[in-house]
Amino acid sequence: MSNPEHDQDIKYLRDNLTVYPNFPKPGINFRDTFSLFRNQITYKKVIDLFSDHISKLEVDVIVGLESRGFILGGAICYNLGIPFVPIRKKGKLPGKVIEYKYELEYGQDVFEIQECSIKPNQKVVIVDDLIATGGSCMAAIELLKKVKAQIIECVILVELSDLNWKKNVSVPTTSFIKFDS
Ligand SMILES: O=P(O)(O)OC[C@H]1O[C@H](OP(=O)(O)OP(=O)(O)O)[C@H](O)[C@@H]1O
Ligand SMILES: Nc1ncnc2[nH]cnc12
Repeated sequence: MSNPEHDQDIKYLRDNLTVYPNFPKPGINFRDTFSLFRNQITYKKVIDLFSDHISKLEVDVIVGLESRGFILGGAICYNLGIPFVPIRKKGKLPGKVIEYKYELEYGQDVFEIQECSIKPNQKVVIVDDLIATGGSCMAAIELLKKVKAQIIECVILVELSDLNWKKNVSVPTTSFIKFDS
């Protein structure tokens, strides 16, 4: 059900998100979510939107994707009193890790998760700032399947609706702000 207060906040956030044409490559319109995080009013609106949505789900752990998923995940976990687990770019996490290579709008990368960070059957929500091709979320989903997590949902601030991410993402996904690329 649509919440009129949320609808107003979402419009405000959409109107205040800065776009940088031709970054990091010609032809890419880079939607810079840091422009919302560096302002205390918009950052609070973002964290409240996520926290309100996730508080209605049954969730044990929030998994944030490097790097902007960390800025969201930490604050949401603090609000809801649940643990945070990172998925990081290759070579940053110590101990036993599992890796998955993926493609995104402007290149490719490798994600890793620590094997010990999730217990079998834990209910997890993935959070990130933006979904474009869905490559990052798909990689996170594959890693979480390998550690036997129960993936409840991906919750994303901005979706680029025309990039066909739905074909890559096999779990329910909620996004708040919609743009075309
Ligand atoms: O849906 P996709 O095509 O996978 O693209 C989305 C991902 O791209 C950006 O991160 P990026 O990999 O640039 O990393 P950063 O947050 O570390 O800068 C964004 O923050 C998402 O994580
Ligand atoms: N257009 C875009 N803006 C910001 N982050 C992105 N990640 C992938 N595509 C992006």
